[in-house]
Amino acid sequence: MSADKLVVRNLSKEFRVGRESVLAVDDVSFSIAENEFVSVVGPSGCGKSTLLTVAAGLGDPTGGSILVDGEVIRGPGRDRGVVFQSYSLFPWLTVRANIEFALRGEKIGRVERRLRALEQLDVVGLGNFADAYPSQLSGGMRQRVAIARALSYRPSVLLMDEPFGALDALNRRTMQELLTKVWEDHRLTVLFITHDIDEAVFLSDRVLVMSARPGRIVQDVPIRLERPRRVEMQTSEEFLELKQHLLKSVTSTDPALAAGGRR
Ligand SMILES: Nc1ncnc2c1ncn2[C@@H]1O[C@H](COP(=O)(O)OP(=O)(O)OP(=O)(O)O)[C@@H](O)[C@H]1O
Repeated sequence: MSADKLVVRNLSKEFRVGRESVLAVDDVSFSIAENEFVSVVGPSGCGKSTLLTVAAGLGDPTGGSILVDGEVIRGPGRDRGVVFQSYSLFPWLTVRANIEFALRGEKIGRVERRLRALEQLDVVGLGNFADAYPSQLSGGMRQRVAIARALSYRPSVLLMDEPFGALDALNRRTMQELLTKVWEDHRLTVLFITHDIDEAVFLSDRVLVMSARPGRIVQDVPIRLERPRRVEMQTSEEFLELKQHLLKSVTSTDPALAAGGRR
């Protein structure tokens, strides 16, 4: 078993809203081994994004800590690439320039920045779109650029928060296939947040289930489907069993869903 790359240790996060306080994440602990792909699923509002935001260094924990390579994180850093649901590309820059811009803090020259941008665009299948502007691309293509940008500074951990949440079903499936291929080729350590249980099973080595708020980890389910993963696997008995198990687990943790109510 390889070493732990990312360790979440007794993490809690409380928000103050006026006089009220909202406990979003409550004493969450887990580890992700190097090169492991771990997804977190759970009912809406259970604290998944909060967890990722703290891991990205964009919010301080109220209690506990997150470590990458044994170092407590204290803010955003280039050891972590982050991809959110919204692509956040600069519309006035070309695809290549968007990535080069992200690399401006690296101690590398212009030529190296350009080469890295082109290399990562190739990885996500957009080698021919380097000079296009974001407005000329589909949602799926923009999200590919966001992934290429996150990979361009060679982070040791990739943090993804519902990255395909805004895409239609077809684009979403294409992106899942692309991501699994990129992961299988490059073996990254990934923390992936999603609502979509099929997506979590298809992509992951492990799926963590969070309870309804305050979010706690209630299950840690290994996904032992063979790799490389193929779309056809989604109809296999093993896949469907895992999906059923996770669905049940998420539903039972959410009082509104368990009661058959709509949110
Ligand atoms: N900045 C904030 N200020 C106050 N409350 C917040 C803030 N961010 C999140 N919350 C609250 O913390 C809880 C967890 O939110 P979070 O966005 O992490 O959940 P989530 O599981 O990602 O939800 P979803 O699946 O719907 O995206 C929610 O009750 C939310 O309203």
